[in-house]
Amino acid sequence: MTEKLTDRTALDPLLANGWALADGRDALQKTYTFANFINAFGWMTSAAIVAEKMNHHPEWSNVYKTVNVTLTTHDADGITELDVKLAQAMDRLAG
Ligand SMILES: C[C@H](O)[C@H](O)[C@H]1CNC2=NC(N)=NC(=O)C2=N1
Repeated sequence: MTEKLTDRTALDPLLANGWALADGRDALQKTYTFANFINAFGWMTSAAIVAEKMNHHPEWSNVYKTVNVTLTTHDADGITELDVKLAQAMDRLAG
């Protein structure tokens, strides 16, 4: 089973790129804003394919052109390398 991240410096590049630590739980959060709804949903579709391939799924909500994302590993009850990897992939897809 993937273990909770011990070397938290691995989060630094993400924290410098719009991610933040959630309040009250060990999770990463980011709000993405796209040009319009279709771009937001298209990004969600691409990210969903990556998540499914990783078998690691986001907690996310979409309102019009905004997507709020929370990443944590439920099996580990905290942030693991899977969350870092998915966050990096999401940022790559967002351009
Ligand atoms: C059975 C299935 O493999 C597990 O529930 C996977 C699915 N996707 C997951 N996604 C996330 N974010 N955390 C998990 O612990 C997790 N576990």
